[in-house]
Amino acid sequence: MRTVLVTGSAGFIGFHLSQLLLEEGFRVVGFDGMTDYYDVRIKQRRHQMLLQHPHFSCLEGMLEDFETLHALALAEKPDVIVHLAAQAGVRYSLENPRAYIDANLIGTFNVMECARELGVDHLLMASTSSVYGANTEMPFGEDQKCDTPLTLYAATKKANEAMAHSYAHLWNLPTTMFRFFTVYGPWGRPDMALFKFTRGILEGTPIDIYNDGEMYRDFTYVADLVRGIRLLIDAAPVRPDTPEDIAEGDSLSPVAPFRVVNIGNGGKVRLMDFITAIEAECGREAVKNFMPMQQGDVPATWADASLLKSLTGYAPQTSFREGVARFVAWYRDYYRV
Ligand SMILES: O=C(O)[C@H]1O[C@H](OP(=O)(O)OP(=O)(O)OC[C@H]2O[C@@H](n3ccc(=O)[nH]c3=O)[C@H](O)[C@@H]2O)[C@H](O)[C@@H](O)[C@@H]1O
Repeated sequence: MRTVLVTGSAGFIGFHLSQLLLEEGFRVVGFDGMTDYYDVRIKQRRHQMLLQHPHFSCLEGMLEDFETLHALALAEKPDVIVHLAAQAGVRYSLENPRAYIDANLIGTFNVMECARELGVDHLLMASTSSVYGANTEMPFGEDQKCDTPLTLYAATKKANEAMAHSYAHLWNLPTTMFRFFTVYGPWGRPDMALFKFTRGILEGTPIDIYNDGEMYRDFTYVADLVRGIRLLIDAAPVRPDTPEDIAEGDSLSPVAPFRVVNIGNGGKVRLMDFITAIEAECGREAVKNFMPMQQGDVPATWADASLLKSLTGYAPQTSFREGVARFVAWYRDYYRV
């Protein structure tokens, strides 16, 4: 039985990924800091659900605490590490930048050190569509220059990509970095738009709509996303012998077993259409508070998801209306409203 260490296992994506891996016969070792960036109870509930599975175990700890993480890694000897724990959130990085340095830079370095020492088969780590920053050419392809991050959050994730490339090169550590595009779905993050909008609409309180709603996102349904991650586990990059070995459209490094892969739905949705879908599911109209563009926010994201397709044969397929319906059903059930 193969063992996967999932950091951020009590987080939104880590929880869904752990569930899928357990269903597919992996042993999963979770690691999570249970930080109070958002309601910790939802994180505890996610871990409780995972703990019902006999092949799941977990440890609470901060990524910055190398000794704890290292001891767990040495004891469990994972074959694969999927590093999802992070300080996430675009706008919060203006309020509390240090949290991003601690978790995303120091924390990711600690994970890389464990992966190097264990010589894992594959290290997979989360990056973000935010690294495309001020780029305007759409859809965003992995080969685009990403030198214009608009927030420290995006900058730490871009730094993670560079750090990981160096380790992949130096230690021949097969590494895949995913760039996620606004992931949403049941058990989602309370700081994100879908959660905030659903709560506001059901409670009848105003929802803040940034840039007067002139926003576009490549909303990606969480079950599709974790399916993509699952398939990428088996697609570990191999250092090419010559640059000619790199297939057209592949982001594989010429000097390391390293690539970045967008995981997005491959389309852009108007924020106002997304809100209309939530209103339809809730059966109520939102009280809308139109606001200006927020500092550090980007007006649009849209993934070129063709590399994911060519590496795995898989393309995300859930429409935003379907995904929103599943989220609202979960929300009503979870909060009994
Ligand atoms: O995919 C990504 O790169 C990023 O996706 C999300 O960031 P964001 O796209 O801002 O996701 P939401 O907070 O769900 O916002 C979606 C859209 O709704 C807007 N929004 C959000 C919140 C709100 O109260 N009002 C509002 O209009 C945002 O400006 C954005 O256009 C996550 O928060 C990041 O952690 C992740 O890295």
